[in-house]
Parts: sequence; structure tokens; C-alpha cells
Amino acid sequence: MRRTLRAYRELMRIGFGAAPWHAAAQFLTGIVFEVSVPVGGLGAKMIVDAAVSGDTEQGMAAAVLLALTVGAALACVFFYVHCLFTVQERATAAAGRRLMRLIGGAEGLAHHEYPEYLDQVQRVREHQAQLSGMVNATAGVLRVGATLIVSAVLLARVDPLLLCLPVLAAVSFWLGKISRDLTVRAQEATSEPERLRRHLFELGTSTAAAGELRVFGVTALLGERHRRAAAAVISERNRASWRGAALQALDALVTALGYVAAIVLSIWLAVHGHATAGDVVLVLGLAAQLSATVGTAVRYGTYFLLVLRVGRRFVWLRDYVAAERRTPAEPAALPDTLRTGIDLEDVRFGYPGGGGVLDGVSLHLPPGAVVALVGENGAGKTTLIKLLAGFHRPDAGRILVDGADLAGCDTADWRSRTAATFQDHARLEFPVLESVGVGDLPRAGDRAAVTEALERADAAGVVAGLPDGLDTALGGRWDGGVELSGGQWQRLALGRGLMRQAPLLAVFDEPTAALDAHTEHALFERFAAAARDGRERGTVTLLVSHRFSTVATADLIVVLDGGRIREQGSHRELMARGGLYAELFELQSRGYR
Ligand SMILES: Nc1ncnc2c1ncn2[C@@H]1O[C@H](COP(=O)(O)OP(=O)(O)OP(=O)(O)O)[C@@H](O)[C@H]1O
Repeated sequence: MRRTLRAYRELMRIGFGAAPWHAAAQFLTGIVFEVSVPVGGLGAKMIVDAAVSGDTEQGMAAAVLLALTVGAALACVFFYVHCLFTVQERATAAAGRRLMRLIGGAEGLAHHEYPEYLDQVQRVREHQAQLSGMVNATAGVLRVGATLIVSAVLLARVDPLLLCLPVLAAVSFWLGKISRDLTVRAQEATSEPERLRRHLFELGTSTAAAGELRVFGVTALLGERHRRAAAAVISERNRASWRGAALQALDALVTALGYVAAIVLSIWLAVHGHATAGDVVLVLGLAAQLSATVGTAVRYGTYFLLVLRVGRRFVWLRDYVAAERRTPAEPAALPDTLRTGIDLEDVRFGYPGGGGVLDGVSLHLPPGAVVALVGENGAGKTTLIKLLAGFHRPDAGRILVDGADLAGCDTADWRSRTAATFQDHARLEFPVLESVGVGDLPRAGDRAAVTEALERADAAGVVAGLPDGLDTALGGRWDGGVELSGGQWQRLALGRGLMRQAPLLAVFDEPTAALDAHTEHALFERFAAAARDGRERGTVTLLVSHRFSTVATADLIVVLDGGRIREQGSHRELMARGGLYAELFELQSRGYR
């Protein structure tokens, strides 16, 4: 219940925060517009009664009331629609920004990687549009509620038995809610196959995979899997839709019976002198209008509940992100330069649902050292890097930065002291200056800093070939934007990773996989030389690479095998030992000969 209230408050804040005056005007004009309908019915009743009794004065008063009501309704409907669209448009943009901040602001990566969190995130993203709908839903519910109350009062004046009509409206509302719940439950039950269907579609139409798909001829296979995933989604959602349609038919029957009963009753009352001809006209109008109002009430009520449900998920996501933020109230200070280095003490880690990936890793990374991490696929190299970067926390053991437990430090502070380049780098389609400069936000527009980082990444040649140099817009899908090759993008990403000055930790997780072995080797030699020149800064440079020719230049080589450290030492030491490293090195160099 508390989460529901928080969700309501949060969503109303999104709408009112985005367009406060329009939101307030939407409430007001909506109520005036909607209530004008039963009040108009009252005007019609008064006119008929005046005509029957020959009372011209009452007839004139009723005509004025009717004219005012119609005028107010017409004026309000225009403002209502204008306000509705304005609030919706601004709130949608605001909700999108909040969602981006929330999903992108989580300290860790679990919500991007673990299926049980992914489903929650997927549902919020799928219903993102509803996050902006609470003002509209509440305004709708209120205006329909006001109409129902005014109608009920008018009907009760004719005969209290007619109050059965609003009761039937409640039954109708309840049937509509069940029908809507069926749809939402079906959507949630099929969110995994739906995710798979979208993934297959994206894969089948993506530029990145186009070449492989053609060579391997797997387009038909993807199509078949897409068909199966879609069929699973459609059959479940169809079933819910049929049940919903049956409930709606029942709802229509109940409403129609109520309508007929109300008319028969009002005629009986008039015939027996308990009601006027005007009352019959009023009941005819209100009963007919009531079924439309009930339809609107059902739509708004169920929409309100749907929006609330999405809001609850949004709040869940916010709570999750807050709970993930494990930075202590008084975080330990990080040093400006490393003195003793980074230590891993018996670090253990496993992804949910899987076995242990890191199985007791103890490792000393000396300050200023250039360290290479090698191992076969799945050995745990990237996982180790993710723990070092603070994306995940160890299940057991500690990571110490100059003796301070990383768990006790401010994650954002630690991130600002690390630099990273990953193989799956982001293609930031901005002008080059920004695309590279965001690697160190305070210096994002600093042309000299960006140029220097690009030179260190050996990417100056990429920029020299672009029409507007650092100001060239990147991304072929934008007007005037230039598309780069995979290797060129990777070099820019590398430049971005080299923007930070004197980080405590610089990680390069296969950042040069798209470059040839020779270029990678030359680049890494430059990094290593730069790291050694600035050794007094204490930066630990950690590189993951499958190319042993590159790795050989590192000060320390760590061989991971099945989540454990199998060997460590310099190239010379490891070769002399004749273990796994020497074996893999020999194998690879034979391949190059
Ligand atoms: N998000 C995840 N959820 C569950 N298991 C995962 C996840 N990411 C990685 N793993 C598992 O953890 C193990 C180690 O993966 P990791 O990516 O750390 O290996 P790696 O040594 O970097 O491999 P590669 O050389 O192929 O990049 C693998 O068995 C992998 O299946």
C-alpha cells in the first residue's frame, strides 16, 4: 500500500512538475465540461416542464441555464484537450529523462545482466508512456466521478430506486477492471518471450550482424525462432483478450438492462403522477448518458490502475537503485596517488543462478604497474574487471585500495578515479570532441586534452581524415554525420578511456580487439612506456588481451583459469616455469610463424 501511495505521488509529481498550470487547468476544465452534461439534462427537464405547465418565466430561465451550460462546455473542451496534450507531451519527456537517469544511475550492472531484474526493467520500459499519464488518469477519474455524483443526485430526486443505475455502473467498472487485469497479467507472463522476439528482430535487422547472418544463412532460422516467440506471446495475450471481450459483453448486457429498467420505471412514475414529463426526459437523457459515462469511467479507472501499476514498478526500480547504492554514510577517502597498490584478498563472486565465477582470487597489483590479465574464454577476466570497477561487489573477500576496503569507499568517487575502455564500447554519436571528451567530463570541451588523448590512442590519424576534424558529427544516420569503421570507433573509444589524468586504475578490457595484432602490440607498448614514465602517479594499468605478443611487455602477467589464479609473474618468469602461460605463448607464436 505504501509503495502504491509513493507511486501515485511520484507520478503526479512528474505531471505537475512538467506543466503545473496546464495540469491544474486540465482538472478544472475537465470537471466543468463533464458536469455540464447532466446539468444540461436538468435544463432540458425544466424546459419541458415549463412548456407543459405554460410557465414562460421558468422556460426562459431554463433556456438561459442550458445556453450557459453548452457555452461553458464548448469553451472548456477546447482548453481541456489543449492542456491534456501539453501535459502529456511534457510529462512524457520528463518521465523518459527520469527513467534514463534511474536505469543509468544504478551503481551496479545487475539490472542489465540478471534475468529477474531485466524483466522488471523491461516492463517499465515497455509501459514507459504510462509514466506520464497520472494527471490525465486522475483528471479523468475525477471528472467522471463528479458527473456520476451530479447524475445520482438528479436521479434520486426523481426516485431513489433510480440510484440502482450508478450501482450498476460500479458493477460495470469492476468487470472492466477484471478484463484489464487479465490483459496486464498476460503481458507480464509473456515478457520473456516478448524480450526474445524483440532481440531476434533487432538481430535480424541490425547492420552489425548483417554480414554474419548472410554468410551463415541463419536469417530463416532467426525468422522461425521469431515466429515461435511471437506465437507464444500472441496465444497467451489472445486468450486474455478473448476472456476480456466476454467480460465486456457481460458488462454491456448489464448496462442495457439497467437502461431499460430505468426508462420503464420513469414512465410508470409519470403515468401514476409521481413524476413530471420533464423528469421522464431527464431520466431518458441521464440513463443514456450514464452508460457512456460508465464506459468512460471504466476506461479511466482501468487506465488509472494500469498507470499506478507501472508507477509501482518505477518505484520498485528506484528502491532497487537506492538499495544498490551501498556507499557508506562516511566513506573512506581515496588517496590522490597509490602508495601500496590494489589488493584482492580471497575474492569470491558468482552470478545469480550460476556457479562461482571467481573462486578465491588473491592478488597484489603494485602501484604504477602494468598488469596483463590472460586466460581462456570464460576464465573470469571481465568479471574481475567488473569487480575492480565497482559494477559488482564480491560475495566474499575484499578489494583494498591502498589498504582501504573498496566496499567502504564512495563508488562515484572511485569511478571518477578509474579509466576504462571495453571491447563492447559505446558508439557515442556526437561531434568527435564530445564523443572522446566525455571520458573526463570536466574537460569534455578541452580541445588540447582531447587531441592529446587521441594521440596517445594513436587515433589522431582517424580525426585528420574527417571533414571537420574534432567538430565532425559522428553517426551516418544523422544529417552531415560521418560513419566510422569498427576499428576507427574503437580507437576513439580508446582515446575516451585515456582522457582522465592520473587515474588510480586504468582498465583496458580487450580494447583493441578490432585492431590488428601489430597495431595492438605497438599501442600497448606506448601505454606501458607512458605508465612507466609516470610511475610516481601510481596508476595501476590493467589490460586484458588474448594476444600474448602484447601481453609479454607487461610488468606482471596474471593467468586466470576457471576463476582462480593459475600463475603470475613477468613474461620471463612464466616462460622459465614452463606452465600454462608458456604453453599458450608457444602455441600462439607457432601460429604466427
Ligand atoms: N551476466 C552474467 N550472468 C551469468 N553468468 C555470467 C554473466 N557474465 C559472465 N558470466 C559467466 O561468468 C564466467 C566468466 O565470464 P567472464 O566474462 O568474466 O570471462 P572472460 O574470462 O572475460 O571471458 P572472455 O575471454 O570470453 O571475455 C563465464 O562462465 C560466463 O558464462
